[in-house]
Amino acid sequence: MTDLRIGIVGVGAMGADHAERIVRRTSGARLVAVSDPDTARAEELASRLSAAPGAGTSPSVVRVVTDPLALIGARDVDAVILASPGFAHAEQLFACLEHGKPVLCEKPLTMDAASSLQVVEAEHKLGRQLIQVGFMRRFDPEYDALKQLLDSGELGRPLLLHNVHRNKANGPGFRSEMIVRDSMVHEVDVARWLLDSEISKITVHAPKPTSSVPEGVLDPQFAVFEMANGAMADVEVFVNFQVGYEVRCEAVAERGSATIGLGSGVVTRAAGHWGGAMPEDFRIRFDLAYDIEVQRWVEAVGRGEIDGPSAWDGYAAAAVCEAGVESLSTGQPVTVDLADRQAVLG
Ligand SMILES: NC(=O)C1=CN([C@@H]2O[C@H](COP(=O)(O)OP(=O)(O)OC[C@H]3O[C@@H](n4cnc5c(N)ncnc54)[C@H](O)[C@@H]3O)[C@@H](O)[C@H]2O)C=CC1
Ligand SMILES: O=C1[C@@H](O)[C@H](O)[C@@H](O)[C@H](O)[C@H]1O
Repeated sequence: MTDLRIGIVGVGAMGADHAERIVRRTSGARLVAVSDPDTARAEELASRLSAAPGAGTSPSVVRVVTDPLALIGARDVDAVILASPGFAHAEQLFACLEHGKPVLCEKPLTMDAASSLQVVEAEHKLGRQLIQVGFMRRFDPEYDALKQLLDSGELGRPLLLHNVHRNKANGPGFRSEMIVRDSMVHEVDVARWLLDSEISKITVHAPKPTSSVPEGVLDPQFAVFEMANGAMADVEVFVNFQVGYEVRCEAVAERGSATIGLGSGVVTRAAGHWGGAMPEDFRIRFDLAYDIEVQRWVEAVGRGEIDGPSAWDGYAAAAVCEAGVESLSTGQPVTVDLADRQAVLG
């Protein structure tokens, strides 16, 4: 079997992480090209990984392509990973669709619901699913086990979901609405997926902010999602927690509850303390989830399919986040304006 030849657009934190993953830990795939306006960064990564022993059947020889659209259109690129900033996704996704290239697009799909819906419609017109969105939590073994437990019916009907999402720190440029669109968007997807329902209404509250953020930034935030099927979810998102990376989820159902993310891996007792380590960031906490996500995507592309969150999931999340940003400014519940799925996708 020949390797899937992958090009990565944007090689900052996530793109570089995915590049390492493709080269070192993904079977049936080979990294052939990277593109980033920071050409020095792209050159350094390409030369480092071209020399690396790989997991594919042939070694990666990685070239730098200056124009991301040229990378997407290149004949020797079979599939694309988009790890550019969200504002660049729409144009790059349309290019992938135009060239018929399967694409794993990091969240968010695009920055607003209207352009996300245009992406969904353009893909639908093609008649095949080429876009998978990088909501990697669906591939995390703990989240996956929780999903299977809820779907089994053992606990009865899920009623509530309590979520905690904390980052150690984010730069001063990380504004209040980005906490909704970039961070809370993960819980938006988790709630839709675990509770098997669209979110019909969202309220985002903000307590008096932590003193770790610049004036005007609302961190932490606390949101309530009302699901179309009557269930509810809440989420605390706190992106300047200072301590470490922490993601937890508790599902409450009619006959029991289940919690994931307690971080009870290795517990040590030393120097007068007991406990475990807190990951610094998502790349450590969700390392295995990203590995599984990318490996399964590569295999699905080989079958001409996707195997994970679709463009519709990306659009639905964008529509919820848009309502969430509006709610953040008023503190009032906002009804999510979601297109009729049947009317869009038939
Ligand atoms: N699934 C997850 O847990 C995570 C997903 N992300 C997502 O990954 C994407 C990238 O985020 P990070 O790597 O954290 O950002 P970053 O800022 O570390 O890297 C972005 C890279 O894209 C490059 N870039 C800027 N404009 C570009 C353009 N028009 N075309 C191509 N490249 C361009 C920058 O030079 C930079 O190297 C975002 O969509 C973000 O939301 C980020 C962190 C975690
Ligand atoms: O997607 C991610 C980042 O973009 C976001 O900024 C973080 O808050 C999330 O924890 C991480 O998973």
